Amino acid sequence: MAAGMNCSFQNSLWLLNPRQGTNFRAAHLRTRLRLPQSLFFSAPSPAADGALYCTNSSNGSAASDTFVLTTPLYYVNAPPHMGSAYTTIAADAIARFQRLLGKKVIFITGTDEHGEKIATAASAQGSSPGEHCDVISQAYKSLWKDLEIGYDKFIRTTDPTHEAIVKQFYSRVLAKGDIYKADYEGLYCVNCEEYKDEKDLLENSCCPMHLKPCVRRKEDNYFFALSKYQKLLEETLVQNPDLVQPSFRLNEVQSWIRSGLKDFSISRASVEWGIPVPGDEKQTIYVWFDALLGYISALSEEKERPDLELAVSSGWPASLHLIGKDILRFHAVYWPAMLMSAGLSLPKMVFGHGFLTKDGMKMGKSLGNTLEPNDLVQRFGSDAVRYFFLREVEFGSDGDYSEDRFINIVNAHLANTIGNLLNRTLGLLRKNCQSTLVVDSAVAAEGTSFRETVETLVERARVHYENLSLSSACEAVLEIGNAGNSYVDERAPWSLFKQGGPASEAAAKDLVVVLEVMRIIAVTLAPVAPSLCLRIYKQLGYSEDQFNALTWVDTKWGGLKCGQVMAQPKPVFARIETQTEEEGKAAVGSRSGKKKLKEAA
Ligand SMILES: Nc1ncnc2c1ncn2[C@@H]1O[C@H](COP(=O)(O)OP(=O)(O)OP(=O)(O)O)[C@@H](O)[C@H]1O
Ligand SMILES: [Zn+2]
Repeated sequence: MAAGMNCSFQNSLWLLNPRQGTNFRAAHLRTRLRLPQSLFFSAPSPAADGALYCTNSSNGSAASDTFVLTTPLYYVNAPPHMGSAYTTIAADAIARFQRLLGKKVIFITGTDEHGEKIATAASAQGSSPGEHCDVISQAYKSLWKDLEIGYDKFIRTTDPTHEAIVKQFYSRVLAKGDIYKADYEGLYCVNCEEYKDEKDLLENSCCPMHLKPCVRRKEDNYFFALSKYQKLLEETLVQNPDLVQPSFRLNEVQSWIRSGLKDFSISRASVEWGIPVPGDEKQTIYVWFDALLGYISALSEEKERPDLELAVSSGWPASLHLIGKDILRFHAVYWPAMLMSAGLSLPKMVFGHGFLTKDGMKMGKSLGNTLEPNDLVQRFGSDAVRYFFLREVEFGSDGDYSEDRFINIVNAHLANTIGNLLNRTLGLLRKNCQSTLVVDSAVAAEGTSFRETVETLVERARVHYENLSLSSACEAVLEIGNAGNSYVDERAPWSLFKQGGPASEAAAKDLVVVLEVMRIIAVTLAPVAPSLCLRIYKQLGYSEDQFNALTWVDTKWGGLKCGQVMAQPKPVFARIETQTEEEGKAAVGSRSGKKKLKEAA
């Protein structure tokens, strides 16, 4: 891992429970010396007080070559929108990058299907909650397919395996003495499925996120003793700042914790659509307590009996929970405390990204101000959608969508800088060299500093991917394309070919240099725009199997060899034509019509 990175998945923390009078020195020692965990750890008994809490694979079996990442389990109150797609696209890019690094990746996504809001949404549609969940969770799966999301596990919280694991987890926390029954009265936002503090609400007790009034509720509920974990959580975050990223979100979480943690209610007496509380069938488990456990139950193997320990041993702890900042409190406060209570390892990182906004407000299902991803994919193709959102919105910050900007970025970067460069180079190669490389790419770049320029940019892209700076990673790849364009413009091989003799030989070499650049772009951009990169790779004379077998090692200069035959040049990414351009063409008797983009197959 490169020096200067601001977050690392390899850091680990071994935190000895301070209530037992031990300290944190072991944590530092192990982290700094990278000692094997066996020297420091003995598996905690789940119910024993004073257990050892850690953010590494203690009672999980996630080896360092396994990377487990999750998206939120999306709430099926309505079909997916561009916000849900955004997190999932980012997760997919990270998963693809980790696979390129040679990691065994378990990429988990799914749907959160219990709770009051779902029952209400179903009855509004005139269907049963079960039918409603089937339809909506299928809509997620189908959008993920269109967006080329290569998840490994799709968990639905209505799966019987999940239900069994939630009950086992609940029983563990109960056995630990962390669940008790009490009366509760407070203001509840049904859209957040959360009791709110009055001080956090707007006028008329409106939820600031959903702009709807909260309702006063009084219930006899089961509570989780969150307050008991306040000190331990505070210390854990100090010891392991990677647990919550970006760092400004860590500050936010630390300030919530410092302001005092209250026990929270983990059951609902009034909600039927949920998992019954073990030992009290009149209540159901609070939807958040249930949903978070989906990250563990997703690890269960299909044919195995549902068992918390077995699931945990199949990959827990997660390397990365990718979420929007709206659900940070659940992931960075409630979830770690729940895991501590059950004696399970903490995830290594929770990354809370920003919002896609519309007129400054979070785009969301409850507000209904969403952008339709199916429409974008149909009109512009999955590569354009994936690339635009990852390139345009700095990962961690908010970003507003504009169609003009979308078209400008995608045309400039994918169609011009990358697509045109490939197309015109292949055209020249076809005309002058029968589409065959005349020299190894390693030889072609000898005597220039071009190779180093590209290698520096590749390394920059790698570091940015590792740091989850996805926009900067895209930028580094684009810089490689810019370098290729400058190279070809300076060398002007088309005019060298005209001169013949040694000039023509030099021009043939130049084409190899540029095509090697294209090959490297096809590897480095593959996490973000997989189909486009496959098309580039095929144009370079490789097969789909060869593309699928790529690793980050293939970013090394020198892959293209003398004698390799390129395919017929075909545009890999067609420009999106705007209304104005189309009208212009129509005026001169050419094609007319609406905006159009067809990716060349
Ligand atoms: N506008 C958005 N920008 C970025 N990510 C979003 C956005 N909306 C939803 N998400 C992603 O979906 C997660 C929330 O999932 P959920 O199913 O609750 O969707 P939602 O549209 O936010 O719902 P609601 O509007 O009912 O609160 C967020 O944490 C984030 O990962
Ligand atoms: Zn709300």
